[in-house]
Amino acid sequence: MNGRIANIQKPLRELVAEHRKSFDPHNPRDYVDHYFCAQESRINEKGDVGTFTDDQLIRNLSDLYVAGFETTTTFLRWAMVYMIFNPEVQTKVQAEVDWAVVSSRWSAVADQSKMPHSTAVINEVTRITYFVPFGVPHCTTEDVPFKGYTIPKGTEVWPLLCQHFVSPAVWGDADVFRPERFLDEKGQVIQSLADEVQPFSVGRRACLGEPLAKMEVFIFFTAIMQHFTLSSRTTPSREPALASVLAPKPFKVTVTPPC
Ligand code: HEM
Repeated sequence: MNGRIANIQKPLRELVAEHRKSFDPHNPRDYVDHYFCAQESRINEKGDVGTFTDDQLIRNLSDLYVAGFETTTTFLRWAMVYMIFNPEVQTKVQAEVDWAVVSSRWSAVADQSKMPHSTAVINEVTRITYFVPFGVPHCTTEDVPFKGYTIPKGTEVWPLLCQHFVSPAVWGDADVFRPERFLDEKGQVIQSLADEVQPFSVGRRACLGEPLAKMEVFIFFTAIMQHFTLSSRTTPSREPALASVLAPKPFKVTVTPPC
């Protein structure tokens, strides 16, 4: 584990060193530069960096990288698996992308309002795979009354996000991959139902990267559909491999230009 963390941190340390060389406090370019600015303010006010150390910066960057990379790439791998299993859904997404996006450019977030079917597919892949099943554990800071019980102060609490995603009471045929469940009779997304899919959790500590993640999965998924048709000579497994997230087991995919 320590070796893997060191592997992630090595390029981040190089990136921070590069930033340090070209840092201009009047023109911060990104998160790293803003962190340097915070370090400088703290030194000016209190004479030291306090908790704004370079090591802390590397840890913050690793957190963003791990939390942001593993999750979004896992979504994309599941989306590929479900497109392989559901070629008719894939064809519909491709038709919608072709219609909504001028072929010479990549799809953009602004296109999403014209692409309800693709949005429904993204919602359904997220729902049925519930690849972040438990969220992140939290700890009660005081006794919490809950439905007639008391959760004592200091209890570790794991939110079971996936429970809602597969509840027949909410979805009916919850085990079935059916993106149309998110569309009304005019083919528009039923927002109240889409809002039931909250893979980012809720509350003050909900996922920091939610807006970015939503943009990423939409842009990458629709760009893949715009440029490729996915199939496989073998049958991918729908059973997840248990890791930090529920990821698909390795599978083979044949990638061809769309007809
Ligand atoms: C589809 C993609 C993603 C999913 C499903 C997801 C899901 C989650 C969940 C369930 C949590 C726990 C929330 C809680 O504790 O209540 C979380 C936390 C977090 N996520 Fe994401 N995430 C995704 C993408 C990202 C991205 C792209 C970033 C940043 C680049 C990111 C950064 C974080 C951070 C920093 C936290 C901790 C927030 C805190 O404790 O205050 N995530 N995410």
